Amino acid sequence: MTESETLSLEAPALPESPQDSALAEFAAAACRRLAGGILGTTGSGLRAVIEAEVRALQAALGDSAELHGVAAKHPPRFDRRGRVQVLTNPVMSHRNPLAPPLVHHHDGDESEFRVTLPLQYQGPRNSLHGGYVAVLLDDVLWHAVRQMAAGVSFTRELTITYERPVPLFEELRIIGRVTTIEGRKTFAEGEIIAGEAVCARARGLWISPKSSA
Ligand SMILES: CCCCCCCCCC(=O)SCCNC(=O)CCNC(=O)[C@H](O)C(C)(C)COP(=O)(O)OP(=O)(O)OC[C@H]1O[C@@H](n2cnc3c(N)ncnc32)[C@H](O)[C@@H]1OP(=O)(O)O
Repeated sequence: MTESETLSLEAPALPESPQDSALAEFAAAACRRLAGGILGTTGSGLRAVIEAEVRALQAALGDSAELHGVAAKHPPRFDRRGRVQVLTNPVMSHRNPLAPPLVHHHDGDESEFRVTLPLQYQGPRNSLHGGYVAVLLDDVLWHAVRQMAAGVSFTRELTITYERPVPLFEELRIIGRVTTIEGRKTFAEGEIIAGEAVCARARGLWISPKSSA
């Protein structure tokens, strides 16, 4: 995958400094903490969470020294016309508060995310929402496909089997691998593992449009 394939094409045309990029990721991290705190605290605890994040953001805005030495993990790229392009992906982007902080790596034909998910991803009590189970598996399988197949492919079919609840608050391994490539079609499968337990499985088909194959 090249980063430009996951960049927004609608990004703002204004220039952006490395400090702006670091500030954006700092603000995204504050938004994530706020989301968890707003859901997980009440009363004076809630007020304390909000106050702490507002103070941190004000400090970072007022004095870039607060961010001194902090490099953005996903700084924007610039297209040939000099326009800023921002990585927007709601699973991978450090700048998107919807995306949880995860570690991603490829090994051979496998792609893997490691992540611990907080309260804002909850469906059943203490468990991951089933729709987000599918989101994570879709994305990790897409990355496996991107490594192995020519061109950029899009999810055509995705089947999820929910074997047991996916826990929040503990590290998950989310794994995708390619099983078969037939021309423009790539079949892949994967799973979400907590501890030693497979909680959900996925299999699906990714197709590269004729123009990109
Ligand atoms: C820049 C990208 C950044 C991505 C970031 C990560 C994203 C994570 C992954 C995603 O979520 S992608 C977003 C969700 N997916 C989409 O929005 C895709 C919407 N669907 C499409 O755009 C088109 O359906 C698609 C490009 C996938 C395929 O269109 P085509 O017109 O090229 O497919 P076509 O109908 O010609 O089928 C191609 C071949 O597959 C076969 N086929 C289709 N469905 C099948 C099926 N279910 N099983 C087996 N074969 C199948 C079909 O018969 C045909 O076989 P032949 O080549 O032999 O004629």
